[in-house]
Amino acid sequence: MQNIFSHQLITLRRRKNLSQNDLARKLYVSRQSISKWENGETEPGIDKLITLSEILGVDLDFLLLGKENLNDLIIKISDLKKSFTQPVLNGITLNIYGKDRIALLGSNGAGKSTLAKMIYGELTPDSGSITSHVNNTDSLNVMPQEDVLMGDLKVIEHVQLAALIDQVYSKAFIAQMISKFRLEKQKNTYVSKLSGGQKRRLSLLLALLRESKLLLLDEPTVGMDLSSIDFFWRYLDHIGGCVITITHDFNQIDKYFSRVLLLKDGKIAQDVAVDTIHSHNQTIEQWYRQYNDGEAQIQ
Ligand SMILES: Nc1ncnc2c1ncn2[C@@H]1O[C@H](COP(=O)(O)OP(=O)(O)OP(=O)(O)O)[C@@H](O)[C@H]1O
Repeated sequence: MQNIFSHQLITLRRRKNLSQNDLARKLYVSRQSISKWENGETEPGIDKLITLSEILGVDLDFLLLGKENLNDLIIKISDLKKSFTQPVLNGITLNIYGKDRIALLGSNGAGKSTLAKMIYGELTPDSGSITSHVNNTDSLNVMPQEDVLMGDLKVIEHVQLAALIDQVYSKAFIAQMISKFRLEKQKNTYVSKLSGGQKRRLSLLLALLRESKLLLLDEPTVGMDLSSIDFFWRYLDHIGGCVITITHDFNQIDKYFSRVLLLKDGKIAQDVAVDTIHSHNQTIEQWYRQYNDGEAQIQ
C-alpha cells in the first residue's frame, strides 16, 4: 500500500496544484509529515486519510490503491486544435475529473464556447483527441450559450417533453421543478413569449432535469435577474457530478468552484485549484486580472 499511496499522494497533490505546505496547512500537520508520507517513510492515520481524500477530490480506494474508477477521470483532452478563419484553440491538453467544479475563464473570443462545444460534441476538432467516459445520451447535461428552445410549445409542454426524453417523467416532479424555477405563472405561456431571463431559467431547468456525470453551462446567468442568479448558484451547489461553467460572474467563483481554467492565446494558460489561489490571499477576480493580463505563474 505504501508505495501506491505515496505515488498517488504526489500525483494528486500536483494535479490540484497544491504545494506540500498548502496541503500541510489544510490537514493541520507539518510540511515534514507530508514529505515523509510522500517518501513512504510513514503513513497518515485514518482520519487524515479521509480528509486527504476529500481535499484531493478522490475516493479513499483510489487514494490508497490507485484503483481508477470512472468517477475519477471522465474526459481526457489531448492537443486539441480548432481554427475558423483564425486559429482559436491551439493545443489544449486537459484532464477532467468526476468531482471537478470547473470555472472556465477567458476574455471574449478566447475560445471557451468552442472548447465546450467540442466537449459536448457539437463541434469536431481539426486535430487532437477527446476521450470521454461520459455517455452523451444519458450522463451529459448541457446549457448552451444561446437558448435552444422550441418557441411554439408552452412552458409546461416543453418541460414534459424534455422529462419524457430524459426518462424522468412524473407530474409531481415537473410541477416541483417549474415552481422551483419560478415559472409557475408562465407555465401555459408559449416559450417564444417568455422574456430573455425567463428563457434562461427554462433552459437551466431543462439542463437540470436529470442527474448527470458532467454538466456543462455556458454563461448560465446572463440575462437573469438578481434573485434568479442567487437561486442558480445555490442550486448549483447541490448538484452532484462534474460541473464545468463558463462564467464572468466572478463574485461567485470563489464560493462554488474547486478549479479554474484560464483560456488564453488558444491554450490553457492556467489550471489552478481555487484553494491555491485563496492561499495566496487572492480572490478569483484578482487572480484573473493578474493572470489574464500579466505573465506571472503561480508556483
Ligand atoms: N462557427 C464559427 N464560425 C466562425 N468563427 C467562429 C465560430 N464560432 C466561433 N468563432 C470564432 O472563434 C472565436 C472564439 O469564439 P468563442 O465563442 O469560442 O469564444 P468565447 O471565449 O466563448 O467568447 P465569449 O466570452 O465572448 O462568449 C471568436 O473569434 C469567434 O468569432
